[in-house]
Amino acid sequence: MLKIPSKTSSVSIESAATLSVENVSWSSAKSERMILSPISFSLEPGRILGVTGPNGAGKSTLLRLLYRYHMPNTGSVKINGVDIWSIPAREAARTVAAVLQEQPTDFALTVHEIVSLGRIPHRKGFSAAHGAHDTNIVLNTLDRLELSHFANRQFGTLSGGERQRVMVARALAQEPKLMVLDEPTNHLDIRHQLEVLELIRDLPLTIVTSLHDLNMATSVCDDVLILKDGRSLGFGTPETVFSEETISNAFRVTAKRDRLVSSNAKHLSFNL
Ligand SMILES: Nc1ncnc2c1ncn2[C@@H]1O[C@H](COP(=O)(O)OP(=O)(O)OP(=O)(O)O)[C@@H](O)[C@H]1O
Repeated sequence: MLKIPSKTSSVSIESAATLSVENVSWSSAKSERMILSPISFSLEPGRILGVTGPNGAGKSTLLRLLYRYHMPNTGSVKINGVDIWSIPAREAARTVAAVLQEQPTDFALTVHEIVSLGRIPHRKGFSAAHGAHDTNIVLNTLDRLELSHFANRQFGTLSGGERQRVMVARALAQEPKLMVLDEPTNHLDIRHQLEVLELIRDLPLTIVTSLHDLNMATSVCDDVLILKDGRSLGFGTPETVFSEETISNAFRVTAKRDRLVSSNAKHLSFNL
């Protein structure tokens, strides 16, 4: 069983936001098929939502609607009560940051340069220059994520886990109120998975992350959402949503919820 320390009560959630997803649906202009059927849920500031479901269920599509990549066909995504499509793109980029599976292809950029990209939405006009305030935020973010010693390393020379940390740092330097992560533990070994999840757990932000590992989602997330065929099968705490019946139905497996002998923690196992 993965042991992720619980969120410390000292974490400040002043910078976190309320997320309200109201009746949001999406289909591609080129296809008749509804990829995400109308869905509604809300998250209190500082909560972590894990979005789960089988391949093709609509997880990435939902995340794309949250970070304003797709415009919903119906409904709205509101952050602190403000529709993200009612504000300019630059303002939206100061509100929501995304950590995606695709990483920068410019491997020659240094870690410092990549994290500095997070400050772009905060620049005035077309100025390319960083002010002292931006520089401080970048340096503090590098320090906070224990990346200072990598500041001048080229991104392409880092390991997968280190790169993932840099991408989280870039998103943090953006000073968002909501952070969206698409499968942040993909391709990472167990140690780096734990490191990234612990990092997410400690961020003083409202977070939405897609995760394939349901036991990990139970350890890290305050709330979970299960999607199947673009529809919600349940939203709420892992305890209430991750029933054997719901998991078995969502993933077409036989799911069993046991308790681990060592820690007495609940643990899901699966059979075909
Ligand atoms: N722009 C698009 N045009 C047409 N179909 C799309 C588009 N984006 C997604 N889809 C389809 O919508 C469905 C949901 O895709 P999505 O990427 O959201 O699933 P997912 O749950 O993230 O899957 P996975 O776990 O495999 O990453 C898939 O069938 C996909 O092929």
